[in-house]
Amino acid sequence: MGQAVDDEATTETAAEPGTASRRQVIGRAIGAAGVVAVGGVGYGVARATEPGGSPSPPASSASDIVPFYGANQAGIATPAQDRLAFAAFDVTSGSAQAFQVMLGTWAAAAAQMTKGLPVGAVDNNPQSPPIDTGEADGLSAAGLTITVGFGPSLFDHRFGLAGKRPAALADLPTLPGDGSLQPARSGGDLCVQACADDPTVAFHVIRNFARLARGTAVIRWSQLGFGRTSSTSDSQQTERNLMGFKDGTRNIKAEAADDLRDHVWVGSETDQAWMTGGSYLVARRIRMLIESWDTDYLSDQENVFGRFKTSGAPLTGKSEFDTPDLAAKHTDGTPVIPLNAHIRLAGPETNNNQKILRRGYSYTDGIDSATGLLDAGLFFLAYQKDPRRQFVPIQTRLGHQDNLNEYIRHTGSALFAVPPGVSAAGDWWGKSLFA
Ligand SMILES: C=CC1=C(C)c2cc3[nH]c(cc4nc(cc5[nH]c(cc1n2)c(C)c5CCC(=O)O)C(CCC(=O)O)=C4C)c(C)c3C=C
Ligand SMILES: [Fe+2]
Repeated sequence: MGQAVDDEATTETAAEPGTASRRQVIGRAIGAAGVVAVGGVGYGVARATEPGGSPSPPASSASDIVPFYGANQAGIATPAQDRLAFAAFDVTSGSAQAFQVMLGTWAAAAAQMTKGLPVGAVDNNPQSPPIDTGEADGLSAAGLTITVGFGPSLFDHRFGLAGKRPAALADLPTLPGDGSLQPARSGGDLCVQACADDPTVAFHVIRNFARLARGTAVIRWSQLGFGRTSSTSDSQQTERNLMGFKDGTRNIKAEAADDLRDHVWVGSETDQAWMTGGSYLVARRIRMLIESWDTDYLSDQENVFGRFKTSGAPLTGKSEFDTPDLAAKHTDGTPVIPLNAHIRLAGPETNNNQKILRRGYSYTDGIDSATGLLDAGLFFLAYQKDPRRQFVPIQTRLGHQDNLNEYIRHTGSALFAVPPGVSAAGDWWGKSLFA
């Protein structure tokens, strides 16, 4: 990360004579929070040259930077990066204004970090803590995207948002296979998904957001991920999950504009206009019973998914991208792709043509101290237009019938409404919710 630049604020809320506008109140509070307002109205940050040295040179080139501002949030249709740092937050302050200050501060910080810049000075005052924690100083932006969502619990009485809750943000029902869900790894008022090609750059976001949120919100649970298990662009080769299978072959890809329109981005059909251009994120922490999987015969592993392990081809094909033939039968009349195979049950042919955009990562959190077995698996992330028509029916089918169930346990679950993108400096996620 190199020297910080200033972000210019662009909007101003009209105020009664003699009173501070909401914008001014929020701007001042952001200054007090430690992110220095520049020019009276900005959310930008300035960095003094360190006494005995000079700031680290900018490390980012244009190809490392994914634009933060835009109609949709980055980190959804953006080609999946290699690393994930994810956190769910609970808002602890009862003040709607404090909550907006936090979101405004986060947005200003996000604009900096996604350019490979610190959120504030690392080294300008020996008598106070540095504003940026510093671990990403000198690193490039590494393709960083920061994606923020709102959980169902945010739309209660606290901030007057009950009437703004979209119908699609209904709490997920109890689904088959939910018996191992842990409340401490589930839910949350907010989520932050930070993806980058450098683990330090991704973690830096969660750490600094938690710091900037102090007094307003706290982390409820978090998850680190590695080895993206879903390619989300035709330009990417398909990676493998921890079961050794290529994962993401038939995913929605960034180049498929029709699929994004039909299955991912919320359109004019929404009951809440503030969600137009947004999406819904389902997060599931799915532990794999790896030791048990590793004793399973190859042919059985392939029948679990309905694909060959090495090539990733469907059992009815030769190459990875061959279309599965669900009608194909062996000479004895049994289906080549078993009736309970994962791809048969999860695919659009079985689910009323519904698709989801998967953006999951492998995780490992050491061992389960009760058993000594690895606690590792898939942190499943999926974006969609309406979970009631996409994730819920698909997971209901999988939870009842999937051959994979013998080898997995869902241990965490959360749902978030991911609003459209932040338009420019001075905007933040869901700002119109409070208009
Ligand atoms: C509710 C949705 C899904 C959950 C939960 C889920 C868990 C899960 N999946 C794998 C591995 C693979 N999944 C594959 C395909 C696939 N999975 C889902 C949905 C869920 N998966 C869909 C919609 C699809 C696409 C189906 C199709 O159209 O054919 C594959 C095959 C390769 C691919 O197309 O991506 C693998 C492998 C694991 C390990 C897992 C839980 C741990
Ligand atoms: Fe799957």
